[in-house]
Amino acid sequence: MKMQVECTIPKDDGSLATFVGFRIQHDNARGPMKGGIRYHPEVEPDEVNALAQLMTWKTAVANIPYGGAKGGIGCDPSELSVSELERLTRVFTQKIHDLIGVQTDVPAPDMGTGPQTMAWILDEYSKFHGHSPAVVTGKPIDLGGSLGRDAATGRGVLFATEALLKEHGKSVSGQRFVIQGFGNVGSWAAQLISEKGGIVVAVSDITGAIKNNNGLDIPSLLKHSRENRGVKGFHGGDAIDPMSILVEDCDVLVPAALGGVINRENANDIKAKFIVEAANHPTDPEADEILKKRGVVILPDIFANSGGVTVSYFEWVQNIQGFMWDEEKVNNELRTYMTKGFKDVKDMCKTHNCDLRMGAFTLAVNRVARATVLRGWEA
Ligand SMILES: NC(=O)C1=CN([C@@H]2O[C@H](COP(=O)(O)OP(=O)(O)OC[C@H]3O[C@@H](n4cnc5c(N)ncnc54)[C@H](O)[C@@H]3O)[C@@H](O)[C@H]2O)C=CC1
Ligand SMILES: O=C(O)CCC(=O)C(=O)O
Repeated sequence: MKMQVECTIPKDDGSLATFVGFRIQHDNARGPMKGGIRYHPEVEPDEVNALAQLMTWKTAVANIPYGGAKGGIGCDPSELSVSELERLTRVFTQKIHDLIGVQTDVPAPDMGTGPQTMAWILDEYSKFHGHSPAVVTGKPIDLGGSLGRDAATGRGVLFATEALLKEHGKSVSGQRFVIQGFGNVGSWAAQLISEKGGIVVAVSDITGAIKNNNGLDIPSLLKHSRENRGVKGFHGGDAIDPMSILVEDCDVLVPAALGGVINRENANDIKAKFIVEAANHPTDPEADEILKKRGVVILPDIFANSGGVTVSYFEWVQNIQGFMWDEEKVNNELRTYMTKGFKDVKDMCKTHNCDLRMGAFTLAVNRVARATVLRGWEA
């Protein structure tokens, strides 16, 4: 099911503005559809559709009982006031409320959205269907959100990286990291990686890029970024060209912003030995081939960033149980799921003598296919 809706809202100056929003559902053989809602100027139906498909494979790799969906609104959230964002989110929810639901399709945050967006969706949805905390995940804790969800995608990236490096006889400690994107995923990944002794030598976001060969002081960078709405102007490193961030010298490259950033233009110049795909679809197929030939090991998005949706699942379970887990339990369960996920992907790679991306997709497609056949849906 693909829904495209026009959302017209009054701006703060009294003028009217119309934005186009989407919710695209891909598959529900394994359970309710699940996936984030993105607010970004480049949101368009083909990309949302591709991201919805990725969610189907991601939830299958994570082995959580969901299918895949994705949504978004073509807008620049940095140019809208909080009250304009609230009006836009409420109008969007009014238009899609019959499509989403606790047992049908459960949205969550993605780029440009966060707990406050989920709170508005929950409130608007509940006007039509009664109080329904489990209709969205990534909510504020006071509205039934899970402890640990905010950090979950970044923490999952850490657990995934630890599993990958262990396989290669290494640990996070002492490895040099470059991270593109310093939003929810990138900033949590940077923080947790540096707490484990990883040396984060360069970071970028939409405002700029910053580098320090001795390692950036991540707590200070976080403070600076919060106070200045970006990494630009941070004095604990040198400003570099944001376009060069992906080809900076490092052991592990972590793209944690947009899709398609690793492509044939830069794939030959990438210095990292490992790429951990924290963003969705950061590597295009041509670059994937080039990097494979060059021996660069890529941990694919559908496993590497699955920590977010896994803790979203824990949040949904807690809402349905009406019982709140402590943060230690959430983080321990997440580690268990990520460790098992890595083992399942590696087993598939061994069976089919293939790389990690092919192993992850084979695992996912097999799981979805089995559910489809068992339900009697095969053509
Ligand atoms: N939030 C979540 O739980 C999950 C997010 N993801 C993916 O992770 C990626 C990042 O998402 P979030 O951190 O949630 O978004 P966010 O909106 O919190 O942060 C996005 C970051 O990317 C930066 N950015 C945007 N355009 C950029 C550019 N051209 N160059 C460099 N940096 C740029 C922004 O400045 C910001 O730092 C996306 O691909 C998203 O789909 C994947 C799984 C779960
Ligand atoms: O937490 C979720 O339900 C989905 C997060 C998401 O959109 C993603 O993993 O790309």
